[in-house]
Amino acid sequence: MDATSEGRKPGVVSLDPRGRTILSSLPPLSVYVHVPWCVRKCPYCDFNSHELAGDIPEDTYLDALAADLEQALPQIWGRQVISVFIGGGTPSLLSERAIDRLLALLRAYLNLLPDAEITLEANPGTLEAGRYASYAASGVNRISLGIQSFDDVALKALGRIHDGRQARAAIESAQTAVGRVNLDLMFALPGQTLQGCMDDLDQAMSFGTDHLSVYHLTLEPNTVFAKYPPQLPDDDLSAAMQEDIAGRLDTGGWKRYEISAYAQPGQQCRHNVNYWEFGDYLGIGPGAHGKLSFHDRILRQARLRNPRSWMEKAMRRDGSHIAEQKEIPWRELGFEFMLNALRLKAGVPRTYYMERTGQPLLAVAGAMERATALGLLDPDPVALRATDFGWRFLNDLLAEFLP
Ligand SMILES: C[S@@+](CC[C@H](N)C(=O)[O-])C[C@H]1O[C@@H](n2cnc3c(N)ncnc32)[C@H](O)[C@@H]1O
Ligand SMILES: C[S@@+](CC[C@H](N)C(=O)[O-])C[C@H]1O[C@@H](n2cnc3c(N)ncnc32)[C@H](O)[C@@H]1O
Ligand code: SF4
Repeated sequence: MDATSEGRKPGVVSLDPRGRTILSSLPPLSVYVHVPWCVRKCPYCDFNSHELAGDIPEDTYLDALAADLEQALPQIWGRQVISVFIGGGTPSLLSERAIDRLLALLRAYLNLLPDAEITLEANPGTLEAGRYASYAASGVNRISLGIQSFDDVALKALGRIHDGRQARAAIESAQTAVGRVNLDLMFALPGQTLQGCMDDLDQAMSFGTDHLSVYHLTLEPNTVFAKYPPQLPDDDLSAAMQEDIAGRLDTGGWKRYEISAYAQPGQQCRHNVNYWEFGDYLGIGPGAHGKLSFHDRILRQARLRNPRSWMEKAMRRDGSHIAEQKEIPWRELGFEFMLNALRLKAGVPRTYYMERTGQPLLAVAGAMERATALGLLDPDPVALRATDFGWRFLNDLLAEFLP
């Protein structure tokens, strides 16, 4: 059975002898690979990224990824993989040879769909044009570029290593070499005006890429920006930016399908959509997290965050590179499902709830009734979807589903 048909198969839920429900089919599976190094740590970033001291130990790293993947295989035996996302950190710091070895490894071990989406994240200023063609030859068919802004002053304030000219050059070479390109932008930047924000967006749109991710810059705990906050646009200005961004992108043909994601028709990121549809994903590499379903339970996993410790432990092949693995408690499944699914503008088919949590929708009937009465949840009998109002006040909507 292929993963796509697995995902669509109507879920029959039955009670097991211990009185718990079981999943009759497993959802589509994606694979995430983490590359934890960056040239310089950005002051706003709380992802698992570490400034490089010297060269990347590529061969050791690839050996450790292979060991991590090999140990995870029994958990995904026989399943097809619909997408791979190589994220970071800065994966484009890896040489062409290392990416080629990584993709060969993934193909050798995994049952990859022939048209699997394979995304690689790249930072402008970390590679010359030639590398994109080589990544594409190795099998990468989508590039996600961390542009953030085209404005040199804003880029400096964000501590980025690239300037606007390098951002434009990177987009052009990525587009020449690889079919699908996403640009990551951020708004509500230090000192940014509404005009500056829209100028950035216009430049981003002018390349005609099929996907744009536009994130509201947030002050994350334990970052330099949290400790020394820069002067940021106030809430009213940020809200005006968000509204104008969505409006202008819609006019240009990029439909907003998730809080921060905009795509041309049919160009949604399959990998991220699978996360939001409560699909499964295996995460390998330091700090990578995963969600894996079995017929009688759903697990969350997290790998050790420190790259050296993760490498060392993965090579021991005794499971000690896994920092945490736990079953999602039955009473939290409803909230976890909604936390993901309601981010999607179109929501998800109501049948997914039973198929992917193993619980009848009746288990959250009370919360759904309250949310519908408040005008936050759409009463659509086919889709589970927030109303426009509920989408704007997503936290209020989700609060109804808290265990
Ligand atoms: C983890 S980064 C990896 C991509 C790549 N290293 C880069 O920075 O260009 C993925 C994206 O998350 C977004 N991001 C990171 N920190 C953020 C923050 N504090 N607020 C909003 N977006 C953030 C940025 O747009 C970034 O491109
Ligand atoms: C913020 S998103 C940006 C995606 C991009 N906008 C796109 O459409 O392709 C990607 C980042 O999320 C993080 N990430 C995604 N999946 C992950 C996982 N399973 N484990 C750990 N980090 C993950 C990584 O830091 C990665 O750089
Ligand atoms: S380059 Fe990307 S991953 Fe690295 S520190 Fe900056 S935002 Fe974080």
